[in-house]
Amino acid sequence: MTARIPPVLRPEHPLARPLSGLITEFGLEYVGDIDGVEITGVTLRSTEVEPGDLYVGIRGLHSHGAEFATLAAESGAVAMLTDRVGATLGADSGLPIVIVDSPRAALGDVSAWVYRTNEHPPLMLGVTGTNGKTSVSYLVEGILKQLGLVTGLSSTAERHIGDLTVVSRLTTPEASEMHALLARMRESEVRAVVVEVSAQALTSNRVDGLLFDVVAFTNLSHDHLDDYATMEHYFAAKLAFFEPERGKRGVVSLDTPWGQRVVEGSHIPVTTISATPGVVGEWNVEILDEKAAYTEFRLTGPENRSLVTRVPVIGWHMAANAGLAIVMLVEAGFELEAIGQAIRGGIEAYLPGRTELVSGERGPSVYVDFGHSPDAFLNTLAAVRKVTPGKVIMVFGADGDRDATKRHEMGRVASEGSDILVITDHHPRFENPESIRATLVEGANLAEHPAELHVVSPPERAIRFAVSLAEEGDSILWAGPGHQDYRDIRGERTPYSAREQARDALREAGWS
Ligand SMILES: CC(=O)N[C@H]1[C@@H](OP(=O)(O)OP(=O)(O)OC[C@H]2O[C@@H](n3ccc(=O)[nH]c3=O)[C@H](O)[C@@H]2O)O[C@H](CO)[C@@H](O)[C@@H]1O[C@H](C)C(=O)N[C@@H](C)C(=O)N[C@H](CCC(=O)O)C(=O)O
Ligand SMILES: Nc1ncnc2c1ncn2[C@@H]1O[C@H](COP(=O)(O)OP(=O)(O)OP(=O)(O)O)[C@@H](O)[C@H]1O
Repeated sequence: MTARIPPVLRPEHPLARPLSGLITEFGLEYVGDIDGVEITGVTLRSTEVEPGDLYVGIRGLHSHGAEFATLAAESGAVAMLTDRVGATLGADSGLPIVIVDSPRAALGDVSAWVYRTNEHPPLMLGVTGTNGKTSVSYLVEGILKQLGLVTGLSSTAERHIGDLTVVSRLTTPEASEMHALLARMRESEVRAVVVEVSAQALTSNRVDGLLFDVVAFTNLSHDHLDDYATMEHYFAAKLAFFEPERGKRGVVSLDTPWGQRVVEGSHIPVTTISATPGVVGEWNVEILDEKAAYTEFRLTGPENRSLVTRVPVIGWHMAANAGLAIVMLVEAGFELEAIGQAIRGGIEAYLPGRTELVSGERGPSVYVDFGHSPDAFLNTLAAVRKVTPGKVIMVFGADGDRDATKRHEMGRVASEGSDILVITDHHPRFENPESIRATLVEGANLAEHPAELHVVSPPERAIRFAVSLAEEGDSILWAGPGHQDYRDIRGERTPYSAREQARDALREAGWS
């Protein structure tokens, strides 16, 4: 069985706009008959064309979208926007063709025009960084709800429109899908939208046509070096968020040294926040209490204004994320006192698969986490250790066909921070799972104080093995799968839930 590809949310009552208006607005070149052509949507996937769509033919890594122009026309596309090569490729489709130098670069502005998303936009808040984007986004959404607003969210895990939830495909959707989502949010009277913005999104124009009221940077650490040649290139991709055409003001965490580099390179006004002892920001987070059910902290800002609240997840890094979320809202114009009042009993947010406790009251604590970088492991292991009286057991595997250079360090950090380490598989994709495991073992062997090491495959056996070693008072951290509902094995998305596997393993071991 193959897992279903999640749908793209579009407006339910799209308004038609004349193609001639688009051409005049942007001064575009075209061939074919545009008389009377009306557009109601935009897509760059021929398989998802809806009648009335402007089909955008983009040159990709594998194909040129314009090759599918005839297919798009058969599905109801009324015109194509593409480059010169695409115009030749799609000439036989019968569609009028609008020609631009870079369809990807035009996609955001064109989609904003078609969906009218630049007219009276909601409050827009965006988060970038290596780790913590999803967590900060959910926390901002949670606080906004506690302040009484109707909210929208676009994250790696889910897209939310008020109470409507759909599973996400990419972390940040392509620009056409982003603007369609915003148009649908407007129909539901969403007042504030939080968007998780990946480096890839900034590099490939996915947030074009949007102007964020507040943009935020969480941290930067080793990841995605398959997409970016060096950490400097990866950093440059993130820094591009701090430009006046992307955001009005920024909030920067100083918890990694890259934060100071963002402050220095930013072309918009920024404020800073730190949760790291010894590093002082304009805003500072001080941990007051760490329990299995929550982390309590004080946030102090300029003129010693402060608030105390709780975030319902373990770890200093989650308090850092929550502090960042609050400061984003202060920068967006909310009074700190009003926020403090709304969250005085704690921030109400459910973070799917982010150090999520899936065990019950009896037996070992089992956390399922989405961490897949050395820095994420370091922080989650420290958080689990703080609330574990007994042994810390870690289960993890690494992504196939994704940045292989981080695998040794993942193995080393995992072995250093746990008492028992069970190396297993994650998404092998087209790689040999055995050789991924072997690299992780090499990394684990580099630890100065190595954990007891086991290699168990597949992951459903690994979690059962980990549970068999665990007793009351121990914790198991299963890092990698988080909220995901599939495993990618040779390109096939097989339905798979780590959270369910972990619960089943506990039940089978008698820990109901
Ligand atoms: C490297 C990358 O970003 N690739 C994206 C890119 O794919 P591509 O260049 O290979 O496209 P292609 O297959 O050559 O097709 C070219 C065009 O023809 C279209 N086409 C193609 C075939 C067809 O039958 N019909 C059709 O219309 C495609 O929709 C596309 O518009 O354009 C596709 C269409 O939008 C994206 O789905 C695809 O994202 C892939 C799936 C991906 O994995 N991206 C990752 C790297 C990514 O973006 N990740 C980030 C960060 C995650 C994190 O933080 O961990 C994210 O934001 O998700
Ligand atoms: N502020 C932080 N600093 C370091 N690690 C963090 C932080 N926040 C979360 N993490 C770790 O990173 C993992 C991923 O968190 P989250 O999903 O919020 O980040 P993300 O940036 O959205 O990740 P991705 O880019 O993979 O979608 C968490 O499960 C946790 O292990």
